[in-house]
Amino acid sequence: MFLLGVSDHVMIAHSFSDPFFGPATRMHGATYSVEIEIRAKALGPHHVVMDIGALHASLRRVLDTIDYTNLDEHPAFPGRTSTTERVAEHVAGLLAEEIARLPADEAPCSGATLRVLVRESPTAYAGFERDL
Ligand SMILES: Nc1nc2c(c(=O)[nH]1)N=C([C@H](O)[C@H](O)COP(=O)(O)OP(=O)(O)OP(=O)(O)O)CN2
Repeated sequence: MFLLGVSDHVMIAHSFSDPFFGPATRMHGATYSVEIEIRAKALGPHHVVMDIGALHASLRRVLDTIDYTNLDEHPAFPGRTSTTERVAEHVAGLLAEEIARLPADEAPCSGATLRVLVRESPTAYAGFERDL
């Protein structure tokens, strides 16, 4: 299995409606480090999973949609539900759409998978995996 990964970060504000989260029901900010990885069983015609720069640019385009925003107001997280897990799921969905738009010779091979890890602190992360 071949692996290709890039990372970036994003700054957001949010709060949770669920009392489960205690003090985090109050508005707070977070800087998420976002790491993505594509796993592919075969390389493309250029002997890569896909171009690193193209993957980095795709991730940046996705993160731009939430960077410096209040996730409480984002339709992807109704009812103030922007847990790190949900953020990872959301980023993975948008990235899959970005990658699906690539020309065939620039896209990962058929059957490739995507993993998104969102680190909310140096000691904690959540993630989401899906097929591409
Ligand atoms: N599985 C998840 N658990 C928690 C998330 C999350 O997104 N996914 N988020 C938070 C808070 O937003 C924040 O990141 C941490 O808040 P805090 O109150 O400090 O929670 P901790 O569990 O880390 O600390 P305790 O003091 O032990 O409650 C919380 N959990």
